[in-house]
Amino acid sequence: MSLDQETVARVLGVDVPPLPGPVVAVTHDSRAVVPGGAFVAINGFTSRGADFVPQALERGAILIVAEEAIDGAPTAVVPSDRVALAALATELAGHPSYDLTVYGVTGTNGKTTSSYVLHAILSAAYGEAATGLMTTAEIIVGSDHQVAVRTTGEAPVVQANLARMRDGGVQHVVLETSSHGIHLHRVDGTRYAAALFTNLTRDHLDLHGTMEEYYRTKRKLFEWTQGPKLSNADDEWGARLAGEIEGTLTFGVSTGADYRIERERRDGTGTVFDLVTPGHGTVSLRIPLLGDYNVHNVAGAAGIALEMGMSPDVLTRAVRDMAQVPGRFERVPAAVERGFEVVVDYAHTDIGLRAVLEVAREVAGDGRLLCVYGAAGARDRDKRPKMGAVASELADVAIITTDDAYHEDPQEIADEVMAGADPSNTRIVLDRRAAIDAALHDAQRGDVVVVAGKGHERVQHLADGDVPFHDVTVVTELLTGR
Ligand SMILES: CC(=O)N[C@H]1[C@@H](OP(=O)(O)OP(=O)(O)OC[C@H]2O[C@@H](n3ccc(=O)[nH]c3=O)[C@H](O)[C@@H]2O)O[C@H](CO)[C@@H](O)[C@@H]1O[C@H](C)C(=O)N[C@@H](C)C(=O)N[C@H](CCC(=O)O)C(=O)O
Ligand SMILES: Nc1ncnc2c1ncn2[C@@H]1O[C@H](COP(=O)(O)OP(=O)(O)OP(=O)(O)O)[C@@H](O)[C@H]1O
Repeated sequence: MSLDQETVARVLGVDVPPLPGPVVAVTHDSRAVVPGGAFVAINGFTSRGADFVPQALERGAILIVAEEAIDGAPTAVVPSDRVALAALATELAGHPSYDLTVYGVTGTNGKTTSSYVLHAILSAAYGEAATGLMTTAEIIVGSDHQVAVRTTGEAPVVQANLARMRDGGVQHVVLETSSHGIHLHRVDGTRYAAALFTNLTRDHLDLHGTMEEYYRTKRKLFEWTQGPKLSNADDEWGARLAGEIEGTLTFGVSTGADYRIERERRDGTGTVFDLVTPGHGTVSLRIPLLGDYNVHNVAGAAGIALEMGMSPDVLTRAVRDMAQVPGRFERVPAAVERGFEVVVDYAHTDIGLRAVLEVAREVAGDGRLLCVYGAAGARDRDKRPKMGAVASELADVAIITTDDAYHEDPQEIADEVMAGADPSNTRIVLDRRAAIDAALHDAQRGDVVVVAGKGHERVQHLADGDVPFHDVTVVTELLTGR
C-alpha cells in the first residue's frame, strides 16, 4: 500500500509539503529508508534523528517527519514523532489489527511464558495456520518461526508483522506488550480484543521514573481493550487494576479470584492444579511446566481463552501437550541420556535466579544443583552481588561466567558478582562455553545444572562485537561431542 499527500496530511493531522509521489514505506531508522519512503526523525534518548536526515534523503526518502522543521528537507512538523511513526505505519499496513483478534499480554514477569501458553491454546482451538505470536523469544506466523529482536518492536515492525499475519490467513494473534512498547507508542493503532496482566514488580524505572508511572503505563492496555480483561488477584498492582478498570476479572490463589487456582501439586515432570472458573465449573489442568509462577502464567492464559469462548476440553488438551517455551526452564534432551538435567533459563536478575533455582532444587531432590550464570554489563549494577548471594545460597556449585558484557570488562562484572557470593562454592570461569563445559564435566547422575541468563538468545554482546551463542545449542554440542 502507498499513501498520497492528502492521506499523509490526514493521518498526521498537519500540513505536508508537496511530494514527488506516494509514500511507499515509513521508518525511524535512516539505514532502513527505501526510495519513496518517509523517514521519521526521532529525538531519542541517546541521539537525534535529525542528524540522520541527510542519510535518509540520500537513500531516497521523499518526506521527513519531525518535531521541528529541518532546513533543506521536505518536512512535516508533528507534535510527537513516535505518535506520527505509529500512525503512518498503521495506515500503510491497512490497520491489520482490525482484521485480526489480538490478545495483549503485559506485566513485569511471565509475559513470554503466558503468551506461549495462550498461543498453544489458540493453536489447539483454531489450528496452527490461523494463529500468530509476537514475543521476546520468537515471532511465529502459522508454522513459520523467526527469532525476535525486541519484545515489542517499533510500530513499523509490529504493523508489518500483523499485516503479514493477516495476509497469510492468521486470525488470532498473541502480542506480548512491554511497557516500553506502550510508552514509546509502538502499539498505537493496534486494536486489542483481550488483555492479560501478569504482575508488576520493580523494573524499568529508568524509563518510567516511579512504580506509579510504570503501573499507569501498563494500565493503558486495559483502558484500550474492549473485550475480556484478566488480571492477577495475588499481585498488589494486579488487584488494583481489576478495581480500576471496569469489567476486569481476576485469577490467582486469592479467595475472591474469579479464576481460582486450587490443589496445586507436582506430578513427575509437570504440575497439576484445579482452576475453579465462573462459567465452566472446576477444570483440572496438567502442565509440563514447574514452579508456582508457571501455574499463574497458565491460569491467566486459560482464563482469557475461556472468556474468549474456547472450550475447557481444548484448553486441557492444549496445555497438557504444549511444547517447551524457548529459554524458560528449557530442559536439554541430550542431558537426560546422561542421567542428569540441564535447564536453560532466561533468569537475569536476583529475583529471577532465585525463582528458577528454587524449582531446580526441588527437581534435583537428593542430587546436587549446579548453576552457571553471570550479570549483564551496561545496566543495573546493584543486582550483581545479589545474584552472587542467591546462587551461593541455593546451588551446591556456582560458576560465574560472562553474560552480555556489552562495553564493560567481563572480569570486573564477575568480580562484582563474586563480591556477594560465597567463595567456598563459587568460582569464576569467564569464557561462557568453558564455564558450561566445566559444569557438565562436574555433573553426575541425578544432578541438575542450571544455565541462567540468556535463555532463548542467540547472540552474546561483547565489547569487540556480537558473537553467536545459544546456550541450548552449546550444551547439546558439548554433551554430544559435536
Ligand atoms: C530505551 C529504549 O527503549 N530505547 C529505544 C529508543 O532508543 P533511543 O531513543 O536511544 O534511540 P537513539 O539511539 O537515540 O536514536 C534516535 C533515533 O535515531 C535513529 N537512528 C540512529 C542511528 C542511525 O544511524 N540512524 C538513525 O536513524 C534511531 O533509529 C532512532 O529512531 O528508540 C529506538 C527506536 O526508536 C529503539 O530501538 C530503542 O530501543 C532500544 C534498542 C532498547 O534496547 N529498548 C529496550 C530497553 C526495550 O524496548 N525493551 C522492551 C522490553 C522490556 C522488558 O519487558 O524487559 C522491549 O519491548 O523490547
Ligand atoms: N509469573 C511470573 N512471576 C514471577 N517470575 C516469573 C513469572 N513467569 C516467569 N518468571 C521468571 O521470569 C523469567 C522470564 O519469564 P518470561 O520470559 O515468561 O517473562 P517476561 O515477562 O516475558 O520477561 P521478558 O520480557 O524479560 O522476556 C523466567 O525464566 C522465570 O524465571
